[in-house]
Amino acid sequence: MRGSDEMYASVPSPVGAAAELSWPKARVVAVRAGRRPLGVERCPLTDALGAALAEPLAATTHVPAFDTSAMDGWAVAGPPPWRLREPADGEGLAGQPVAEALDDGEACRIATGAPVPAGATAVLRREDGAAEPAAPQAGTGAGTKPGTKAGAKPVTTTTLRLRPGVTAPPLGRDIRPRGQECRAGEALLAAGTLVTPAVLGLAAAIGHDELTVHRRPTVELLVLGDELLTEGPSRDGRIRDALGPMLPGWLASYGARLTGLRRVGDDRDALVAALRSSRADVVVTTGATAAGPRDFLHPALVEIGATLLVDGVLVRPGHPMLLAELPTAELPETAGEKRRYLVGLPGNPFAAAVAAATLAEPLLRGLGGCPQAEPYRVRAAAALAGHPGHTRLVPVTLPERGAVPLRHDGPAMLRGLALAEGLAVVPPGGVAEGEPVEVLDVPCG
Ligand SMILES: Nc1nc2c(c(=O)[nH]1)N[C@H]1C(S)=C(S)[C@@H](COP(=O)(O)OP(=O)(O)OC[C@H]3O[C@@H](n4cnc5c(N)ncnc54)[C@H](O)[C@@H]3O)O[C@H]1N2
Ligand code: MOO
Repeated sequence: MRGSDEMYASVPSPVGAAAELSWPKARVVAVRAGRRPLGVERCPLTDALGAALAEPLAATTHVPAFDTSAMDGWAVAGPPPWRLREPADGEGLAGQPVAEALDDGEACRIATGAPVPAGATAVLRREDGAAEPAAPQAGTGAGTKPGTKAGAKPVTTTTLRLRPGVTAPPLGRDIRPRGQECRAGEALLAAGTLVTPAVLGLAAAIGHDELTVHRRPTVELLVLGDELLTEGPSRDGRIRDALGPMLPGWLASYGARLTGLRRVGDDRDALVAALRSSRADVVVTTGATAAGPRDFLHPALVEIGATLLVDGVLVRPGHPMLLAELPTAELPETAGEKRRYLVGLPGNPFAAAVAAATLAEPLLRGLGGCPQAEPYRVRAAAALAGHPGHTRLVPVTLPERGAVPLRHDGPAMLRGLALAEGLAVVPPGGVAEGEPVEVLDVPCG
């Protein structure tokens, strides 16, 4: 059984490949490993969600594409009152071709989103005007000018007036002019921008059916451990797998495309076979990072000829985390550029989260062509205790007064993390109340 100082335990590197790195250095190694994006592809809009744009996103059309009514009411030309034109079929409705031009002193009905006819100087909102049919005139039908020929431009003597107390709309009122938001050819988003649902909406609005994006790194998640249950409460010495449900969302938020989740028992040969058979750009494993009797990750990596880039990090929790470059000989020639990695996350769930934020995030962002997350600093609302020689990652909430540490932040706990808005990066020695501290985002999508 581990004592209360389990967070500060130290494990020598089991294969002695590399000394444990400081937390900032480990991040730099992960950023460097991912510094060249994997490739570029063109795909339909819906497949682009979560990828990064590989080229600036330019408008294919002006937006709006035509002068558009912003309100339901009437398009009017010149000062009031106006002669109200009888609408032709569908005239003035959204989705209809633009209505015939207005002469000065004329008005026609118009709906929100409908094209504004030439000659219109403003849109008068429905609630601001009143149409008054003229008195019937002998032999002509109600309100129709004498002498109107069948098939000629419909002319009416119905008058549109402002309601009492309403002033005449100034020039351009409630008309969204063509090109107000952007002009055809204008670049609206820079290469590297993450394709979010809003970006998909914008891309469609500016006329795109497909996007050119960086290929998202494929990730296979290997959840290791005989003791793990996939349903019900922990029992009989076995515990419920918390990382299978948690990590896919985290990895997706880093830009990964999860291609599979495999469960592998505490068996070295099975792990070697799983690593050899995976075709993912990045394999993420959970557990088996330490030097326990059934922790087979290091020996398996040695057996398949992997190169350890990070083998332990001076951070609490999560220090046995590792990053390795995998051999690529078994990939088909068609696989494109051959580069594969493995991120080994410790089995303790909060330790695994810290390791994901430390190594998986920068690696996956880089491989997927996403810019690295900008570090940001927040004042510590309370003192953040530090380890004498290692960095600590502490779950925090971020109210206006600053970063507030959460309880239940032990390596095996998720209670603090589930409430966290960020992970404070507490350097060795700690952070005094009121001092700035770097904060990493906690994925919430
Ligand atoms: N003698 C020492 N033992 C350990 C040390 C040490 O310094 N000396 N370090 C401890 C630290 S720190 C960590 S972190 C863990 C790392 O362990 P492993 O990565 O080898 O993971 P396991 O041994 O497989 O599991 C550890 C722990 O986590 C539970 N676990 C595993 N997978 C899951 C999962 N998917 N969901 C929920 N919980 C999981 C597992 O049952 C164990 O309780 O090593 C310490 N040991
Ligand atoms: O303290 Mo361990 O590194 O649980 O992560």
